[in-house]
Amino acid sequence: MSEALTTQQYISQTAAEVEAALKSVLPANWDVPAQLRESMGYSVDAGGKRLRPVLVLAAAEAIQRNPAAAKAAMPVACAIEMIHTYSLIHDDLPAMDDDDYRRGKLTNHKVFGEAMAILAGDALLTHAFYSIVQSARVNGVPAEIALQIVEELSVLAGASGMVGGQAADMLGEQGVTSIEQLKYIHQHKTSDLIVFSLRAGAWIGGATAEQLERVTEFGTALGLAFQIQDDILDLIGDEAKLGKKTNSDVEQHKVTYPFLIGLEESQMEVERLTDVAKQALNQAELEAPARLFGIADYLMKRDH
Ligand SMILES: CC(C)=CCC/C(C)=C/COP(=O)(O)OP(=O)(O)O
Ligand SMILES: C=C(C)CCOP(=O)(O)OP(=O)(O)O
Repeated sequence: MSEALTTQQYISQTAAEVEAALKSVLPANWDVPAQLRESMGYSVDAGGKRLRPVLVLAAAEAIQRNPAAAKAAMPVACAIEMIHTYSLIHDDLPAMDDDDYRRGKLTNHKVFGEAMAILAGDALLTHAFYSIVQSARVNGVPAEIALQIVEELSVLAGASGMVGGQAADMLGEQGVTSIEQLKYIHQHKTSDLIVFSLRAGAWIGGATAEQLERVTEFGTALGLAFQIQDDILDLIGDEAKLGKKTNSDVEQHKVTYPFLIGLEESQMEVERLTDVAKQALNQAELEAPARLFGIADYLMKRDH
């Protein structure tokens, strides 16, 4: 991909490639109950920044040890977008955040009902693992690496990863949460999928153990900054740009970084964590890290 593209152009172009790939991963004529297929497609096709799949592909390209890495990584990029989309569908349910809008559209359960929204999430989660297997069967990812990626996704998206973070978030709504507890929630509910995306891309790209370590540190700090920025945007963001309602954290009595340390301190924390992330990325000594540095800066300044 041309280096002349700005970060924003790179993200839009890569997101469009991911969207095209998702169309074949989730075929329109799939022989499954029509309502279920429609409900899955409704949320997957609704857009979003496609940050996680873009990170898979950018990390795969940054290593520069496997020229076919980005193509080989596409099914994994689709998998993480399916996992992320399932998590948003379930997060919006009345039993969780009870939100009406997501990605600029009515939430899944508002259109298809709660039962179909739960099942669409379940099906996307399950299909993500199928897609990773296809990266080995069809796209040439070595089986040992696909196995490693399945293992990491099981951990980082599961009880000790994203689901655990979401559970702690739900429980935290009921009591005062310290900054340490909040960090735990953010790291698991948000950073873990970001860490997964970067590590999966790096594995396929042929990263060394040392590079994988540093990339993990990059993702951990970047993910925490990303979630704090999400909390900031919930307070001061524009609903039209965000495609979801603002002030929902306050309405749900959620303990957030702005709630605990104030808005300005939170903004400074996003900048500090972005610096920490970039230092780790520097230490990774990747062959072509420019895209990842660009994405880190872009995310720090994002307004949606
Ligand atoms: C297992 C599940 C359901 C995981 C959900 C994980 C997650 C990151 C939800 C969105 O967080 P948020 O509520 O802070 O973000 P938003 O403002 O987009 O709703
Ligand atoms: C982890 C968080 C903050 C939930 C929203 O994630 P994104 O902001 O990446 O949502 P989309 O762009 O994919 O809709």
